Amino acid sequence: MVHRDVEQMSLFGAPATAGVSSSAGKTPLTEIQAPTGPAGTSYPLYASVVIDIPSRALSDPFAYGVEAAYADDIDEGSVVLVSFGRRMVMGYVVALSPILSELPAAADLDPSKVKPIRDLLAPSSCSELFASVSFWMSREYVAALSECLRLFLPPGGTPRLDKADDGTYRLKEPAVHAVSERVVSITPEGADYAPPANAHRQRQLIEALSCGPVSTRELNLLYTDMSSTIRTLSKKGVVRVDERRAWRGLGDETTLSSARVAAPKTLTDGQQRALQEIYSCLQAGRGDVILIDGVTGSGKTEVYLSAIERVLKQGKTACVLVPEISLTAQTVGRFRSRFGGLVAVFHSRLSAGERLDQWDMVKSGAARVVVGARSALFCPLRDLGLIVIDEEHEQSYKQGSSPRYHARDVAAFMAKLGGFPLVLGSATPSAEALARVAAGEHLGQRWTRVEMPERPGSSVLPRVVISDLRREFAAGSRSIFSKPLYDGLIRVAERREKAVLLHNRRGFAPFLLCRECGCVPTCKHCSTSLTYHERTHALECHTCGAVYHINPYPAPGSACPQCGSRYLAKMGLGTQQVEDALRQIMPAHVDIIRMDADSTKGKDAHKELLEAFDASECAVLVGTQMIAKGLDFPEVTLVGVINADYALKMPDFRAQERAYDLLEQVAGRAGRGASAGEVVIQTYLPHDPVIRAVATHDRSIFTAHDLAQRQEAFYPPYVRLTNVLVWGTNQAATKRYIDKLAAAVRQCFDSLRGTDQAWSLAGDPTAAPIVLGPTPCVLERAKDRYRFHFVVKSPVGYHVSEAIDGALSQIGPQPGINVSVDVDAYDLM
Ligand SMILES: Nc1ncnc2c1ncn2[C@@H]1O[C@H](COP(=O)(O)OP(=O)(O)OP(=O)(O)O)[C@@H](O)[C@H]1O
Ligand SMILES: [Zn+2]
Repeated sequence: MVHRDVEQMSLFGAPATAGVSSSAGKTPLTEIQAPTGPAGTSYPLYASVVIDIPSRALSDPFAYGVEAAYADDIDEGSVVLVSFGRRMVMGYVVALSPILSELPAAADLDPSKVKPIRDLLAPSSCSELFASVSFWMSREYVAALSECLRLFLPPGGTPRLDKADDGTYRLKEPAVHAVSERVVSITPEGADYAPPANAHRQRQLIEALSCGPVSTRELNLLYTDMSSTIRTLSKKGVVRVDERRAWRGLGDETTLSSARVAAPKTLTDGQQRALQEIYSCLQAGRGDVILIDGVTGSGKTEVYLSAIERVLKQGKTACVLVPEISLTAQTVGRFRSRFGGLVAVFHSRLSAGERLDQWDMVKSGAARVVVGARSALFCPLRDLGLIVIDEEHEQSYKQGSSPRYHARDVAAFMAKLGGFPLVLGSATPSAEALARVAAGEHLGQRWTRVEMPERPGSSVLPRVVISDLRREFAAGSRSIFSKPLYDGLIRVAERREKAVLLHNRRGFAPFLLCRECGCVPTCKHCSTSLTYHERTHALECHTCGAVYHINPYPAPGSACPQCGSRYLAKMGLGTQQVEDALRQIMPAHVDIIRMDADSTKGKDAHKELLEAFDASECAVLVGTQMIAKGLDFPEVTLVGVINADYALKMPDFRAQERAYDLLEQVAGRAGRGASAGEVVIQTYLPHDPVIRAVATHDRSIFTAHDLAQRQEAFYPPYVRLTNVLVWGTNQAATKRYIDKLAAAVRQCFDSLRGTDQAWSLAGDPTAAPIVLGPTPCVLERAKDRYRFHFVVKSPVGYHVSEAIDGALSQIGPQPGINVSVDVDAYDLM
């Protein structure tokens, strides 16, 4: 009972509990025909339908009949209209069968009592895996089934029902529409046409079309109004104009040189080994997970590209996930320069229209490679043959709202289901991935690792210098830049090279502090210390977004909100200040480019800043975490970290892992070309295992220390960790509710315990689940809501959903009180 893996589950992964079975005492899951309706109907086809009401209690599918009129058009994934209770509601078909009893949980239903589907609202537009994956996710992450299914729906918002005056229902028109464009091409007859000598415009047009059709929009843009020439030649029958669907979202062209790399002539040994492993999985049709553990700059992208080439040749498709932050023109450019128009892209900066078009490109089969952030997993790729997750360790693969899935785990499930490999790549793999490859398997799936310890060609990992800030301070230095960093920067300026300077602002944002009473202003609605934004002279709450205008000392109006003192001083250091300090020490020919949340607000700002850095002859790129990863600029010879310590000191069991990942990744931006690189890390903690590991490029110094700590304290990857958060406006009521809930969860675990021997080891979460808490959250109050949580630690592979779901339905919802369940939680604040 403790370990239940995927294989033991039915196709739908739904447990035979929680009302799914139609055994005595539980409601059979069908909509029973009203007594007045025609009785005894039987249908050529039956459908399992998930009702679109996001409540845990309504998670399981219901059986409906499909009348002959719809039988040909209905599909798994179709959106249908059904009656439910006294209402008409929308639902998603998740299974079809001519035999009612073969549908999930419909074994004991009486066919004559099944109600018909009332209308077919929209055809299926989902990937083949959508039903199985949704059922699995719903159970794995304690989320409503309809919420999981919605992930697979086309963009443009959740479909809504509209009731017309005549009483019929249809889906509300989405706000975004497809658009068409006009494309000009040379006709077969026009192939030999020679324009008259003086017809300059005609020659331009023929030349523009010589490589294939071009849209009128592009022609007009390139040659300022071609329309009359197009008309003339079209009348002569030399060119023709056709209307076709326009695919918005392809115009991500960039001048970045690194975005257009040709395939290398020879692959490194590591790259070849990685490809061998992937090819053998592809050939055998095994759903294995392959971790490419390759140092920064070892050429992981090239491995993905070659593997995808193979998959495309087999007539299959591929999905590549990259962290949102590195979905830059550079990454996208690399895939587009290899696979051209076969690539669709999904990221959060797309407009609604672009998103729709990219989706339809995939659905129509025009795109066969998808590059995107975590939600790209759910786009309608057919014949999926490979999933790649780059920078596997990144936290952005975990979704922060329900369903709180982790893309790595969903992808692993998909790979297993579809019998194709999942490739994970990282220079700093997560503790979870390392534990699984060490075990060789996870939940019955094979996990293997391929190491790529070297960079291609002559490039080597950079030399790392640890600059001890305690000594700098003792020697009287008060500058942001220690001696080694200062010297490095000056050298870069002299040699006309490039540098990257990381100013890690996580937990290090500027704030105001009252020098007299010591108070740090906090938000009125949250227990969050406010962050000071210099540009706007405002204190901002990063929890709720509230803004307070305030002037720090020595401005005339400055006053501490607590004691009224005017000595409200600015503390901490912003990226802006690092930029200013840099300008003071660098010669005028050095371009200084700052990249942070403020400077990248515009749609293309991020791309433009990187292009400027690329084009510059000698430059320093200074920025927050967003510059630390993925960037590939061979001219960068120096990387500096202003202060490494803030990352290390966060109150989180993953703080060390994240700090290591950040420092190793940013260090990896140096020396990727022919010239050697150097890294200077400024720190007050030179002996910390993380710092020592980065200094020597030896991960084991840090992992040995980190894993031992986690094992002792029962943290992932040794246990599963679920965070149950309850919040509400009334502190006492919220507290009462979470106490009841925690007690009920404990009770559910007790009753599941049965006679299993392993369970008697009380207090050891690697053997049986335990509940810790409830306690107030670190962030006690947010947006005027009081927050409490408890944590469930359970054995790896154990599903907490039965117990938690059971407890939730036992207690029932309470107005004004919200609950969220986060399985495999990352954020415990
Ligand atoms: N076999 C090869 N021969 C020569 N150059 C190569 C080869 N493979 C990759 N490269 C080049 O090496 C550089 C680094 O490759 P890439 O960006 O894929 O590394 P990476 O492993 O993804 O690094 P990171 O983890 O730091 O992002 C790129 O400029 C790439 O074009
Ligand atoms: Zn707030």
